[in-house]
Amino acid sequence: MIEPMQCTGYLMRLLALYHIISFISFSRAEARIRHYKWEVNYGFQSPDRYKKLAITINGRTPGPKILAQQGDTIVVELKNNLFTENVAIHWHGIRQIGTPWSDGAGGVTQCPIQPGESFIYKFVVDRAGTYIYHGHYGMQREAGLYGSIIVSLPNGVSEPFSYDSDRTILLNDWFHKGTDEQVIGLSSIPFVFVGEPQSLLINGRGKYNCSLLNTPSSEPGLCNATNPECSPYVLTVVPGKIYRLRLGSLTALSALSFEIEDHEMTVVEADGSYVEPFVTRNLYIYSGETYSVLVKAKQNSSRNYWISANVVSRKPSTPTGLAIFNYYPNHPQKPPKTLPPAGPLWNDTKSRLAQSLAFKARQGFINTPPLSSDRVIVLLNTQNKIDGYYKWSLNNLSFTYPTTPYLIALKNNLTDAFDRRPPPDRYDFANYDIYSVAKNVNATYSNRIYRLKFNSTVDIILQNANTMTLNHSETHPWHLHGHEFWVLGYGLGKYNMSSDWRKYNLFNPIMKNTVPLHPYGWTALRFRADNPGVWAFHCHIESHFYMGMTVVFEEGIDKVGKLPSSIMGCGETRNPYI
Ligand SMILES: O=C1O[C@H]([C@@H](O)CO)C(O)=C1O
Repeated sequence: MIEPMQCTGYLMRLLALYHIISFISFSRAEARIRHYKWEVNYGFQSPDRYKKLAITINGRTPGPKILAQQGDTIVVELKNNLFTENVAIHWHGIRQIGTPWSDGAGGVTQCPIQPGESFIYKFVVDRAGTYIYHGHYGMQREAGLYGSIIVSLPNGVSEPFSYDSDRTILLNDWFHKGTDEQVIGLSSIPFVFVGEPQSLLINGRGKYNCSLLNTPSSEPGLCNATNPECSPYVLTVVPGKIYRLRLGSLTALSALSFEIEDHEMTVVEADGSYVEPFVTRNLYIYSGETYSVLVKAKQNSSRNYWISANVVSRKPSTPTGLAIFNYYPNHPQKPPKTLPPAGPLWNDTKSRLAQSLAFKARQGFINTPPLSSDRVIVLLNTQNKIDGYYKWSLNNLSFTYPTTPYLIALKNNLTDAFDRRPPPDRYDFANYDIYSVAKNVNATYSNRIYRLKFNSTVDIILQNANTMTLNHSETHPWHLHGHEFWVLGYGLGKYNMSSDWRKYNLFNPIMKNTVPLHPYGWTALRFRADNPGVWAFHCHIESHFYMGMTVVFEEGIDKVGKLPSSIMGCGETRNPYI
């Protein structure tokens, strides 16, 4: 005999079960496969009026935007049409859970794609947010191989803030020298640095002053000041509406300050996670970072405003990057009569540090970090010479690639593929002066990697130091593949192992995949080594990455599924029996 109360209980449970089942099947039905066919080509482009050989996807730079919904599977069928160069594309911010071979880190997770060949990247976008993709072989990002990935929430789930419309804004710095020339300069004696960029691009558009070309060009149209392709990017807004601007920086070198003249921005998202909203006039954005900011258009405006990007942290010699914040119904191309925002002082490290420290996870969305870690790896970032060549090193090791990608070498236990000795977890704290020009005479090339205990909690302390130039330390944006990490703290000076952990924010730290290391400063991160695979962790400045500023982590290699044969074909993987 069923009592009425009991009956209601059964009914309630049945109803709950029904909801769960329908939710699961509903979500399943929602997940879609998004199929893209991309051709990577070299093409002459004039994004800032100056004609340069750029790398394009389907004829464009930036490449196509990937628009997806959380849980979707992205399939990118990529054909490498570069006649003489390999390619690999990294999906920056996508963790590749269960698909470490799709991470696109050439030499780490796959053999790069050879000219004329095709490769299929297939992965799930498991978290809503703003992400980017870019070339991850040589220095191809610098040549224009990049784009955005926008992942929306599942149906029925809403953001914890409201807006009327969203727009994506990709920021980049642009160099007129070709990639090959840059790469060769960096690998030469005497060393030739890439120098400062000629212009800054906003959504692939910039404005180089053609009269600066000091030799009259023999090539007609090399720099065409009236090229209509080079009109600035225009963001048209309707008075009173709220816009979510999804920002991403793909710069090869520059840290930027982003501003909209005479408007405040409310920062709400960083690298795919919600942050406690804060209002600012300028947002510092480092290469590899993404943000969402909300901007409320004024109630009415009879004029347009500037959108601007300025170089910070290096002495700028690049003009402000400009776009137009166009108030409907003003003419979209009408430039404001006002001077563009000059941006903060380029060397105001304190204000950059203060903004880094201002970020907190959004209430209601706090993912609390483990209160302690199982391992602390301290990485001292130094510039030094090895055999006369300029390099960047971590604890005196400057990264070089093995010919066989780590993922394949480890999965197949190819013991000779790279140096199996573990790299050091520490540098010589007692004897290293981070403020002096140290010679680091023991610095060597290395392809050694950090092997992490699966599911352990790992702390990384990034320690900055003086470069080889007196009184000079640079900003390095560090990017971790395959994870997001908690940003526990930042500080200036030498990290003190016995006391600085007390400064950590263990209550509401933000989670990110890219974070700045400020000049002469330290940055502390924590992550869980819970994603089976092999993951690069590196400075996102393309020339620094090229010059060895990388480490590699392995975790749970025994849990990685069967590797697709398409990632093989180089080094020891030419063996068809693997
Ligand atoms: O790696 C770099 O080299 C130069 C300079 O330090 C030496 O020319 C520079 O500014 C870098 O960021």
